[in-house]
Amino acid sequence: MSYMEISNLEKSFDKNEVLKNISLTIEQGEFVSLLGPSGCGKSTLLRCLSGLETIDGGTFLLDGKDVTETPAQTRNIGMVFQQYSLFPNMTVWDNLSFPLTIQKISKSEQKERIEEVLKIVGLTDKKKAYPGNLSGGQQQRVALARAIVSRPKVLLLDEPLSAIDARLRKNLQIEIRRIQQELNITTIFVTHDQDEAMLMSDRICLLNEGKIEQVSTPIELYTKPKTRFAASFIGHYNVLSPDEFLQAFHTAPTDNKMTAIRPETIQISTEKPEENDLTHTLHGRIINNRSVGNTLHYHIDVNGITFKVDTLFRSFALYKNDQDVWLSLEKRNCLALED
Ligand SMILES: Nc1ncnc2c1ncn2[C@@H]1O[C@H](COP(=O)(O)OP(=O)(O)OP(=O)(O)O)[C@@H](O)[C@H]1O
Repeated sequence: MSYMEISNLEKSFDKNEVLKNISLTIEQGEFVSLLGPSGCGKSTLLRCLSGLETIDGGTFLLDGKDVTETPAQTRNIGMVFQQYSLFPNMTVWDNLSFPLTIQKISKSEQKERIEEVLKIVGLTDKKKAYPGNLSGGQQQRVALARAIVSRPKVLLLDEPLSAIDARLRKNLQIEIRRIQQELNITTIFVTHDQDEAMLMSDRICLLNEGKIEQVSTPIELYTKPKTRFAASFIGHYNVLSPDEFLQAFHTAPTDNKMTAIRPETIQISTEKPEENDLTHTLHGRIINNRSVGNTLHYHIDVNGITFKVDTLFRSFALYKNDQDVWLSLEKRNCLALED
């Protein structure tokens, strides 16, 4: 049995079915991200797990115990939100002691635990500060400390970094992951930023319109997307219907399924490449190109189908608009999708 077992979870707001038959298992100490576009149900799923939201169907087992009906206060789950939601009129120390006092933890144990978590989040010298005198990143670290000081079974983080500027955000991503691993605390992290999910997670649960599309390690999700949505959302794959594949390649795709091709697995050349059984060779014309950082993104027309092709930007644009080019790609990089 897994540490967290979520089975057939359903949630609607009036007629709006927000979560549809969600089943997911998570092991102790795992860091799982809920990733997906705005409105797909990430926060609602997190709130249902925390007990802040009721559910319409399904069960949730935590550490072998059915907590589906357990009220939020007694689920022993820590939560951090996008807004730090610290008490502004209390010092950092008092913000941390507050949940422990409610749990009737002795003053001496409180002291020990608070000093320990302040050390973990690197804010020992800020214990007497008020939240208003701390930076956004520091306030979010206090919020994290407050969530872990009660030693919860699970930590739920709802876009905790979205209000934090880009540079600090990178540091906090690494910090949160370090703290999570140090404490070996089972964590579910909501984000709509795929790079953040890729960097931090053991596994990513990709959601779309209230349904799970795929649950995989970051590498697997990137290299082996299972559905059209996963291929388009992660890595900006070329996704071709069987008819489009036939039009571009003059041959039918594997099992007549949708095909996904990663833009950087296609090579461009001006000379026709040598053909062999393991590769596809296509003739095309450059539609446009644009450079972003160290990557050149091309759109290339092949028999009326537009391919996205990415190459490393080596100081100048190699291919001009309207230029005839050859494309080659290994057949094993044409991935058959489930739907
Ligand atoms: N309390 C509520 N009452 C009514 N509808 C709600 C409520 N909370 C969420 N919803 C609806 O549920 C759907 C999913 O919302 P949710 O906030 O879970 O999405 P999300 O994936 O977290 O989006 P975002 O990334 O924008 O935060 C949306 O259509 C939203 O309008």
